Amino acid sequence: MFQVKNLSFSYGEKETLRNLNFQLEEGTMTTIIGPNGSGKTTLLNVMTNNLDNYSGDVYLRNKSLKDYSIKELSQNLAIVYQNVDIKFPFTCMEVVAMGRTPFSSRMKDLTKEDSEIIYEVMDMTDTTCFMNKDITCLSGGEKQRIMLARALAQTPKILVLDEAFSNMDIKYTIKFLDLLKEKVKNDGMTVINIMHDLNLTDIYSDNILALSKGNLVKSGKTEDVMKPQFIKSLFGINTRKISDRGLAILPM
Ligand SMILES: Nc1ncnc2c1ncn2[C@@H]1O[C@H](COP(=O)(O)OP(=O)(O)OP(=O)(O)O)[C@@H](O)[C@H]1O
Repeated sequence: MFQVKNLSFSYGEKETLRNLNFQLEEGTMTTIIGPNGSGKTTLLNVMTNNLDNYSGDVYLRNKSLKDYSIKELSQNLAIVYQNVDIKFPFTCMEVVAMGRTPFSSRMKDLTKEDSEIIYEVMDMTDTTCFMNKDITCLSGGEKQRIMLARALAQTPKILVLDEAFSNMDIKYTIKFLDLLKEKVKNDGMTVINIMHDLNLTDIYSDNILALSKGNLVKSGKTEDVMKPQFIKSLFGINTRKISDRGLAILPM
């Protein structure tokens, strides 16, 4: 689905991504891990066409990302960021309805199908209760639920999450990781996720991309990457496998 070849990117003088090569298969959940400042968000910004002055090639379904129009890309791919930057007092339903924009023509009302999708994703994300509320009045975790609902309203084939659960409580984090896992398995959705929680990463990811100082230091199946020795080399922390399901992070 995604093919990244010899990708390098610099902010001015500073090289932030260095000769990255990898590919991602359709219908998988991949988590990008790495210390602060290692280049995770920069990589997602390249893969979503938010940064285009890179060297190397990024292909989505064998077509260069640079050849996608904004509309075509947003019909395929939805993004949820950590920070919700909406200052205008839209109602939550209006925000979720924005997810249907790539499929409508300008000035056209929502179709019956659009409305059905909006109600469905608001139900899925437990946000129906906020429908008529001003989004600027919601808490951080509640806003993130609305943004996830908006992304799901886009019915994306690819969902990109940049610490999208960072303000959510553990109940919602697990609820949504389970929901995404189901969508990957049943609908063939491709999920690309940045998450700092290594326990959840270990449990929910099919594949891992591990970045350090702009280099892709390891990539592959979760069980091959998430080994205590490698985690020690990446973060300098001790971990222990406690069972088939998950790593335990132990303070030194
Ligand atoms: N707009 C920018 N201009 C200049 N440098 C930037 C810019 N954005 C990020 N950087 C730098 O690029 C490097 C990688 O940043 P990036 O946000 O990709 O890291 P990250 O792995 O996502 O970090 P974190 O885990 O802290 O979110 C950092 O050193 C950062 O200071």
